[in-house]
Amino acid sequence: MKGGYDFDKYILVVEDLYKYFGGIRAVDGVSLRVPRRSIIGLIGPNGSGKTTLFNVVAGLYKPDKGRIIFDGVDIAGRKPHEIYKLGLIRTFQNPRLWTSLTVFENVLGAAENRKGENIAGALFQRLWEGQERKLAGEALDWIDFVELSSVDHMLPLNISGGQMKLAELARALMARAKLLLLDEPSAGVNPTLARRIFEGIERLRSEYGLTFLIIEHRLEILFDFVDYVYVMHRGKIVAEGKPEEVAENPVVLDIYLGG
Ligand SMILES: Nc1ncnc2c1ncn2[C@@H]1O[C@H](COP(=O)(O)OP(=O)(O)OP(=O)(O)O)[C@@H](O)[C@H]1O
Repeated sequence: MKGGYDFDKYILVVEDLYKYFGGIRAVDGVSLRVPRRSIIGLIGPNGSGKTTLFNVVAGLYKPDKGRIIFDGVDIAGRKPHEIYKLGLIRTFQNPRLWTSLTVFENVLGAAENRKGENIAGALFQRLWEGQERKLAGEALDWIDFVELSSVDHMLPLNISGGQMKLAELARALMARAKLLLLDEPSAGVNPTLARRIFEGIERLRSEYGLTFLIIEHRLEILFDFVDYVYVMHRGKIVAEGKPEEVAENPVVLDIYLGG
């Protein structure tokens, strides 16, 4: 135990975190804990600070104040690629893929960011040799996991928005994510595919021991899959609990319905 927290139990501990933009208190003293192998929801109305919190945790913004302990390491203020290599990976509302590479190449390329892998330069020339062959097999396995095998040869522009999200997820898996911060995984996706995405998340937790912190506006889907929910409003955590508790919390109902 360090600083009173059990880091065997919690993969992420955020403590008293602040991020202001001039007078806007985007993140205003947030504390939360993410247990290993859990699926945690982060909800709140538009502009409540959820994306900013993700950006600070993933290193895209430096916090003004506060601690962010990932896997026992204080990562507050570290560079995004360092945090990524440690296994804390965020996805975006609009997936960020290399547009000139196929789905397969996008997923394979994520191995380059892994600690200890040295495939730069040789990536595509020596693909079918030794280590590269192993990595290619691994990439195909993750593509199969997210059910994109039929489009693995296609460019991102020629697949659907939902498939792009799945490709981005496969990239994170290829990069050996331990904790995934998912920003609206079901936005713009039909309800059937949205549920399939969440079922995939559930399998990644149960079969691979991964942990998820998920921003999602579609609460009717999110609440079926999460263990625990944090609610943000005006930069602060204003409620937390099991989904059924949060759904009945008067503070939450007031924020969503009463404005
Ligand atoms: N780079 C920035 N510069 C200035 N203000 C910002 C910046 N990023 C976010 N904000 C402001 O911080 C506040 C929180 O925004 P944020 O995007 O984090 O909310 P959110 O909960 O993710 O909203 P949404 O659900 O709509 O994505 C908003 O008032 C927003 O305008």
